[in-house]
Amino acid sequence: MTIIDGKALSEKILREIEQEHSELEKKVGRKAGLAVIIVGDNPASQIYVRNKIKACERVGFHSETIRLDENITEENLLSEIKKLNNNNNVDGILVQLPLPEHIDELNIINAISAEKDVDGFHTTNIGKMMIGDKSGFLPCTPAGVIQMFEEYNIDLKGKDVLVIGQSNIVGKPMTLLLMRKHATVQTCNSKTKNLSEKLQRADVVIAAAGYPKLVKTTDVKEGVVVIDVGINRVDGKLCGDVDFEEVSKKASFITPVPGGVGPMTIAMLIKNTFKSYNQKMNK
Ligand SMILES: Nc1nc(=O)c2c([nH]1)NC[C@@H]1CN(c3ccc(C(=O)N[C@@H](CCC(=O)O)C(=O)O)cc3)C=[N+]21
Repeated sequence: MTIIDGKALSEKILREIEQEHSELEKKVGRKAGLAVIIVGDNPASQIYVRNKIKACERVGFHSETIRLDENITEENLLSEIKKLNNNNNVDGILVQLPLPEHIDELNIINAISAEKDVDGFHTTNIGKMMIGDKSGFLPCTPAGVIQMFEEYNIDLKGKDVLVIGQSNIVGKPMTLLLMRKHATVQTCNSKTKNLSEKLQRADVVIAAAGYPKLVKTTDVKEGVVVIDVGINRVDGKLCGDVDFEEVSKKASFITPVPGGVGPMTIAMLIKNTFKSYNQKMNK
């Protein structure tokens, strides 16, 4: 059994980008820049945003955090985005989700210039992903999972993959990226029947349901590859959607929480920001 070390792999990716960036920066005369907008004071969001800014510092990028009040109007939030769209020191813009109820998320995401949408959530980038146009940005979490498969030489061709969850930011794009790898993908949601049977047949399981210990030993077959995208806080402790203790006994590969998919998500954000910076330089 191999524990997929997302932390180490993300470090490796960040080191490479740091190198390339420091060379480019000398030529270009400015750093790559990421702007993060955070609305309200959701404690989990605060942690994730802090980790993203830390990663920027780690690779020598410029970063700015724009903290806005929970009660901000959609109009005022849109005008903040417009400013960043026009700011030449900003290559990537990220609006931390979820947003408060009174704000239309899709409207906000699509107000970000597609060329700066390093989350890969903009309609244009989703379309590019769908047809395989490489000029777009891939959503960070699914892209990070694919990177893990590649690094550990896990071949997906012809494999039965079960994706649990169909969110716009994980489950749906994950399914598409797996299709590109010629996997046979089944995507489940809360209405799915006989989940346990489906799990027993899967060669690869990607758990992104947001439900602690949803995947148990009794559900999986010997040698299964398990990717845990869940991040749940139970009694103040961080845990995934997989019962790691037990499932790791049967798995051939498994990701831990923390230290698995989370750090990879951040590495892909940095990678996308660097891609945007490069694309702007080449224009
Ligand atoms: N516009 C937007 N883009 C996002 O990419 C986005 C978002 N909104 N909203 C929320 C989710 C969640 N997400 C995580 C990022 C890093 C860790 C991470 O660093 N996890 C660490 C542990 C962090 C901890 O201590 O909680 C780990 O798994 O090792 C987790 C989750 C990005 N998201």
